[in-house]
Amino acid sequence: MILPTGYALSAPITAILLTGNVILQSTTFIPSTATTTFEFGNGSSVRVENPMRIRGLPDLVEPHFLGAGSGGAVFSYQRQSTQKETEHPCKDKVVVKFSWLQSAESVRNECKVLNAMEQRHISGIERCLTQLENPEDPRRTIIVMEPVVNDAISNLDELSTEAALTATKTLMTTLAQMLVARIVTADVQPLISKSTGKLVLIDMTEAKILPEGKLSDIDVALVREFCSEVISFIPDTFARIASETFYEELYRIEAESHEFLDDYVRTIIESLMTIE
Ligand SMILES: Nc1ncnc2c1ncn2[C@@H]1O[C@H](COP(=O)(O)OP(=O)(O)OP(=O)(O)O)[C@@H](O)[C@H]1O
Repeated sequence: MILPTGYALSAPITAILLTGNVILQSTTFIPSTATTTFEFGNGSSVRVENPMRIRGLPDLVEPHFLGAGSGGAVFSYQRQSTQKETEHPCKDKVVVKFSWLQSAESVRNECKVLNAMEQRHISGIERCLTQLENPEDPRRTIIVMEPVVNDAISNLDELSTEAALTATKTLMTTLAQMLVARIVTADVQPLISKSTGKLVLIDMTEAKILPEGKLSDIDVALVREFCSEVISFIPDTFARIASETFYEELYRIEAESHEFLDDYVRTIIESLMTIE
């Protein structure tokens, strides 16, 4: 077991135990006004400051460990200067992803793609507020995003019918918007609030903005993988509503922006969304 170091002695011990990148056990208490170093099973460490000061943002306080993967370690922080909204406490929170050394480029890519998606007004995704060098090692990066999804699950089958419907519609709307914007990812990870069905697609580390013009065979394969992954999250009972939502959004975008779905992509999506 690897324990974080750098605690005030009186602070309760927080332990994070990782085997490879799989979290086996974690607690998230981090003392106030302290720097806590988390050591991970892949040999990387992350220094978590409380408060964390980033130019252009209010002080970030109350870090909580959310999870870790191949991209890095992810924490939520509270924005200090805003008043806490008790009804929507997540609105005041941000997500801070500390990359590993070997994943720095993909985490920079995540912020770049999220910025491009924000410019295209794509919904159902995170917003990247800033990207900075990690003071521990400037070759590593830190990105700050929002929103934090509370009581999150990744499977629509675990939701109430109403919440699953909301999540389905968001997912298909986002799919249409991303495809027209020629942005795809092979690693689709929805986080869905169990209570509301509010869905956010996280982890754009592997996302790609496809070049204009004819798609290469590799990109066609990537589009196919992206579309099938998204559709695999939809419960069978929602297949029709999913298809209707997708085409409604597609026609809306095409009518308003005069940007059109690539013909290959159209064929792929049609073949995947055929409803008997
Ligand atoms: N916005 C968020 N709200 C709540 N939890 C989040 C959020 N973003 C990430 N997490 C948690 O942190 C974990 C790691 O995040 P993410 O998948 O983005 O990291 P990664 O290292 O790039 O992962 P991967 O190995 O899949 O590439 C997620 O599985 C999730 O549990």
